[in-house]
Amino acid sequence: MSDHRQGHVILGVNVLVLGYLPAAWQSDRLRKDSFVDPAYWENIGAVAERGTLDALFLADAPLLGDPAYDANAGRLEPTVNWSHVAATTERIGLIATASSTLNDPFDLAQRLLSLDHVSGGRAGWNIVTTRNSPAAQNFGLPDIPERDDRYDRAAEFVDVVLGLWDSAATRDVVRHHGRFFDLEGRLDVPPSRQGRPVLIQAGGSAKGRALAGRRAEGVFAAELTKEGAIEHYREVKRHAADAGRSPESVKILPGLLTSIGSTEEEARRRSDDLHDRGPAAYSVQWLSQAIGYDASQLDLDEKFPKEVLTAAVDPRTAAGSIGFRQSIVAQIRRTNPTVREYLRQTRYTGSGHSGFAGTPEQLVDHIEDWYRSGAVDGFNLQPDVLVDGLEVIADEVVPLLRKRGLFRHEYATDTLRGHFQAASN
Ligand SMILES: Cc1cc2nc3c(=O)[nH]c(=O)nc-3n(C[C@H](O)[C@H](O)[C@H](O)COP(=O)(O)O)c2cc1C
Repeated sequence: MSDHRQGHVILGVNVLVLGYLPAAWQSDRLRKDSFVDPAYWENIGAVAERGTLDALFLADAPLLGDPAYDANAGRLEPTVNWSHVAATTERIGLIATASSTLNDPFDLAQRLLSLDHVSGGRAGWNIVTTRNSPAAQNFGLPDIPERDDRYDRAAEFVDVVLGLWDSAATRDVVRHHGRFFDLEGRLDVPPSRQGRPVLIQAGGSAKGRALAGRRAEGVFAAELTKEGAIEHYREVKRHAADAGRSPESVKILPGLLTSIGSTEEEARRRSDDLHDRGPAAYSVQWLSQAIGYDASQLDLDEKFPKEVLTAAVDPRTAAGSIGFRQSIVAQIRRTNPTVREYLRQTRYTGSGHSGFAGTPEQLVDHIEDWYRSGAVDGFNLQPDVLVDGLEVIADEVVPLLRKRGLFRHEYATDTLRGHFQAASN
């Protein structure tokens, strides 16, 4: 893709509660209950809106996270959390993650369309199938179902939810007798200002990408390298075209961990300080759960063993996320580091999600490069510490993007779907 891309990038923020890095809670601007404090969330909404950002994302894997690799073990349920922020904001999109494996389609259709009403048409649903066994056990399942079954269920789940949302307008009875769901009924919530919530998909395996192309309007991707991002971008857009949709109707938004400073050295110091104040084994534990292999057994001063990188991944049974694993293995193959070097470099380049440590100007260069290369339609930014990292994005990064004609100066739309459609074409 070239410099001739019109329009502007899409900027979401994956809030991850207090920040992407585990030591975020130690910020002197936070209290120990900030993550459940409505005033904290009101401030996040206000800062995001000040920066005319597109949307706030909130992850959710319905379980108490493992602090060994989950930077935010506890959180509020996303639709409830966003209902409060909807009342104190006017334009920012509010995207709630909800699992198609651990929910019921009627309940979720009702809850998400209700959020769309109370937010005035700014709701989105980040569709995940959930990979965590403990989350499954919270719902009485012995284990998380195999990936293929999860995605078959997700595909049917999304179709039932869309059918229920359509029934809100047509008043027709939804009659669905499928492999996973059997129902006859109509939704009790009318269409919202934007009709229905925006659909986002997260999960980078082949089935995840196919679901995204068929139904999603946004993809929360995990891509460490620009080459991997371009390939993901093209594959999802191809699936959209195969489904008779415009490739422009689905926007690809990889996550990007951001540590920003007034100089690159200051940014790296900030990142090092946060990593050093986090759990010592965090990077190894995160890597292990992302690639489905216990990296703590590896010799830190040796290269990654071939069998770790070439292990055949059976999409039906592979633990973790194939999307994250592919992205990490591609990065390791590209730089061929020792385990220690990989863990060190990923402080600044990200592990699973790509990362950035530098100045606002350098971040805008990075955003423009990936955007103009046809690797992204925007990013889901993930500040290392949200409460101050988001302010730098709103007050220093956004003005630079505007100067380059890469971002809106003010909101021209007031629904989430409107924001997405007003962006790049
Ligand atoms: C960028 C990204 C974000 C994700 N966020 C969540 C989440 O918030 N909650 C969750 O249960 N799963 C989340 N997942 C994992 C999904 O549940 C995914 O369906 C599952 O891990 C299978 O992923 P795969 O298609 O990459 O193999 C995420 C995955 C990716 C790639």
